[in-house]
Amino acid sequence: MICKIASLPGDGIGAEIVPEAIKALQAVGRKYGHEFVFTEALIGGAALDAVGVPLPEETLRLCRESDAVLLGAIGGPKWDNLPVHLRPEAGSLLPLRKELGLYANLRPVVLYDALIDASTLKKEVIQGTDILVIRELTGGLYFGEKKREQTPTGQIAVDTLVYTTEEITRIARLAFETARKRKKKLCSVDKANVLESSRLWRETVTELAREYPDVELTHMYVDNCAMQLVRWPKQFDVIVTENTFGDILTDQASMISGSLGMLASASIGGKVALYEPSHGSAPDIAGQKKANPIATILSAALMLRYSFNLEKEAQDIEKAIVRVLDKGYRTADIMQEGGILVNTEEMGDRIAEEILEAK
Ligand SMILES: NC(=O)c1ccc[n+]([C@@H]2O[C@H](COP(=O)([O-])OP(=O)(O)OC[C@H]3O[C@@H](n4cnc5c(N)ncnc54)[C@H](O)[C@@H]3O)[C@@H](O)[C@H]2O)c1
Ligand SMILES: CC(C)[C@H](C(=O)O)[C@@H](O)C(=O)O
Ligand SMILES: [Mg+2]
Repeated sequence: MICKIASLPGDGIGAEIVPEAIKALQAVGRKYGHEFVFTEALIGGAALDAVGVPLPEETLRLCRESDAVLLGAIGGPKWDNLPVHLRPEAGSLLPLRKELGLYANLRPVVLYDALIDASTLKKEVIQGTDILVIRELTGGLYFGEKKREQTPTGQIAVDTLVYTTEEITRIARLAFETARKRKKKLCSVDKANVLESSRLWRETVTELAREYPDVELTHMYVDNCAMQLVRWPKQFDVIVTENTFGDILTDQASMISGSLGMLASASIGGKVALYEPSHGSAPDIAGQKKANPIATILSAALMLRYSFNLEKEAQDIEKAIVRVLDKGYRTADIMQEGGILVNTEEMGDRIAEEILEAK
């Protein structure tokens, strides 16, 4: 099988973690005879510095013409004060998701047994956690009308939270279908006690539930969900929520898995899907080889599963990660007593070796 992959390292630790995911994919390729062809392109601050725009036309074309996209991270303090259309976040990542039609962002929150003591949370609370958060990705506050105006007393800034019935139905259907293949439990998270968009969200999800009588649907307000995630995460199977809530809840939930550096993501819904860790460019550790590449390597496994239908190969990567963690190898963010501290590259090497060695 020949797979064309656009590789977009981006900014900060992006350039350190993407090569490690490529290593894992190459190991899978060698083992099973697949040919993964990587073409690198510029995005984010790196693109802005090199060619003056955060999302070059050439990058977008490459993504559209590829079978899948592997992204590191974008952004950093260097570009924070630029006009919004030039900033890496609003100027590259959001338009890329929108252009590719990636309305669903899947973020698995899984605790590996080996990391139970690496987490700052209580063992008995987090043990066995396996949640899939499905975040709506191309609507809500991120894409609604924005405005800034001068008034006699200061400025006024406006963000608009918009959702249509179609957008909600589309993401909710995916969530019901996904829940059906798991434990058949779906929790829809909103703020329907305050927000009109959330009232439409709740009504629409409730209406759609009639088509899925085998899936147990619950609704939860987002503030309660934030609390329940750390109180008793095992109550959740699939969570579906809007864009901003999903962004915040998943960074929080990542701590159940030990670190933000463990949280993978797949953005799907269009012809070409995008795979990226849930974290950012981590300017505080960039260039120090401290970044945990596992979130990105797990995202590569999701690519094999969702874009190439290579389930066995995806599981090979996931099992290799389990074995490396079981052997005690740790990057600094998941370090614990008795662990063997490794840098980004060494972690990637250990995982690639395990992929090749395992039967
Ligand atoms: N998808 C993306 O590209 C993406 C996602 C989130 C944030 N960002 C951008 O990244 C920049 C930095 O944002 P931030 O600092 O708020 O969030 P961040 O996710 O970059 O970092 C938050 C904290 O987590 C740590 N961390 C993150 N990834 C890690 C990893 N793989 N290994 C070990 N530690 C890790 C960082 O060191 C930091 O202490 C901002 O410009 C932001 O907009 C980009
Ligand atoms: C960088 C930012 C625009 C992005 C988001 O909010 O979607 C990030 O936080 C993420 O979680 O992928
Ligand atoms: Mg985020």
